[in-house]
Amino acid sequence: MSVLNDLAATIAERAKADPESSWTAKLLAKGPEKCAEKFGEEAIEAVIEAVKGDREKLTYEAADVLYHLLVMLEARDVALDDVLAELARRQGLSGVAEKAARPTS
Ligand SMILES: N=c1c2ncn([C@@H]3O[C@H](COP(=O)(O)OP(=O)(O)OP(=O)(O)O)[C@@H](O)[C@H]3O)c2ncn1[C@@H]1O[C@H](COP(=O)(O)O)[C@@H](O)[C@H]1O
Repeated sequence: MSVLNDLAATIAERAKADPESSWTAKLLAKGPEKCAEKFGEEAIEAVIEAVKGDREKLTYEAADVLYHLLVMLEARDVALDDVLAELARRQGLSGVAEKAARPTS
């Protein structure tokens, strides 16, 4: 299992835990909108470090982004394995074919 799979499993466990017992449980208890907002904040922090070019801080912020992405997916009951399967599917496609296969909104 990868670090990401392990982390997703821990986050899924925290979804059933007492909100007072962990940061993840507390964030999930606030609902999917709050989880999405937090992910957006962390993504912006990573963007800022990418623009500045600070590799050490970008690495730290990227870890925050991945953690908060997994929390947001958990909040909307989307499995990491489904996201990874979508990425794997795209490996066999050109960029143009991938764009054509996107779900319509
Ligand atoms: N990877 C992480 C991780 N990355 C970031 N964070 C937390 O995310 C929070 C985000 O930081 P902020 O400064 O934005 O948060 P804040 O200012 O405290 O919050 P706000 O009130 O401003 O929203 C911090 O409290 C971090 O501790 C994480 N918390 C947990 N994990 C992983 O999740 C596992 C379970 O953690 P618990 O839920 O704490 O048991 C841990 O073992 C880790 O592997």
